[in-house]
Amino acid sequence: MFDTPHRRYNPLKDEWILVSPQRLSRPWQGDEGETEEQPPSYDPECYLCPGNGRITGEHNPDYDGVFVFKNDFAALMEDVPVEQSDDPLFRAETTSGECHVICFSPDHGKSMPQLSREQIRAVVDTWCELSERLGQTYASVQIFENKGAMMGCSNPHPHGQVWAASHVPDELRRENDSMRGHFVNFGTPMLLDLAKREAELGERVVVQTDHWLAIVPYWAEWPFETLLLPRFPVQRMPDLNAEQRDDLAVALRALTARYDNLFQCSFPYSMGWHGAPFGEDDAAHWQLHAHFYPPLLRSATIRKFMVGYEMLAEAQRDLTPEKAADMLRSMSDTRFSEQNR
Ligand SMILES: O=C1CCN([C@@H]2O[C@H](COP(=O)(O)O)[C@@H](O)[C@H]2O)C(=O)N1
Repeated sequence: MFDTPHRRYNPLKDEWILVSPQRLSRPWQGDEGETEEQPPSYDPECYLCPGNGRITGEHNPDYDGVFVFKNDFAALMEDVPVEQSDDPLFRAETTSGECHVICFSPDHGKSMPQLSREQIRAVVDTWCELSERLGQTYASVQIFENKGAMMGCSNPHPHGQVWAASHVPDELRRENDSMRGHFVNFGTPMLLDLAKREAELGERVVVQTDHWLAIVPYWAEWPFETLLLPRFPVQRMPDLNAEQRDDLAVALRALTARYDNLFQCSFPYSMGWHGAPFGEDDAAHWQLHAHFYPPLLRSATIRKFMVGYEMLAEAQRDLTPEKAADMLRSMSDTRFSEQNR
């Protein structure tokens, strides 16, 4: 079949999956075992550190802020022939896109809660700039971060990624449809209503700032899953103004610090932003938001697995979202390693 990035359709679950057959050769620097608590601020073997060579032989500049480079093993490619198969059982279509890696700072050992608010603001600005630029060409711009070896992170140097694609991926499509349905029924954006109600209730709030609210959602699946919501109407990342971006840096630092303080470890997660697809004008039903999906359950080493009943029936949890929010809320919003400094 296709040997370039393409999508395959699963008629049983009404879901698509992206297949990137050419990605099998990417290097693996993820640490399988326990990572030491504080990695060094520079690692001569790291493919992401300033001045170091990457696997392709290309050298990183001696950067001192956020550094973005095009993924050498991209899961999506720009010039892909338009092809599709309409076989009712073996549907497929090609898709094009771009993948970039975002190194948060030159420091190999400092994750988000250890960065200054100014450094986190620089990451937020990079997210906004990349969204704006890639959104002029692609329908979806997925900003995300895989943190920790437990989340398959192949390199411990704190970094995120952005994968822009000509299609609207399944998760975005589902949320788009749900939010549009809510807007048709109630005339308001679902997640703006949610932010108002949750701020009034308080029981699932983890972090609250002037413009942002982090909650453990009522319907959370992962034990300490959180949803980061704007408390104002906004559809896409580039729409954020300077004050909202500064406040977002405050909220991100507080949320990730509480996560690390929970089990006194660098708390693994996959996080990412969802914004209105680009090229669509009617986005009034949309609210930009971020999902944090952390796997840990009871300690720095005990994780939840979505297996068995979760795979065959539906997600199941023992710890209630309200209890999880209460545990996170009772943590300091300054990381344990930054206290008493
Ligand atoms: O020299 C390199 C090393 C890693 N990478 C890329 O960096 C990315 C690291 O992100 P993850 O740790 O989330 O896998 C990964 O997608 C990998 O393809 C390069 O592009 N060049």
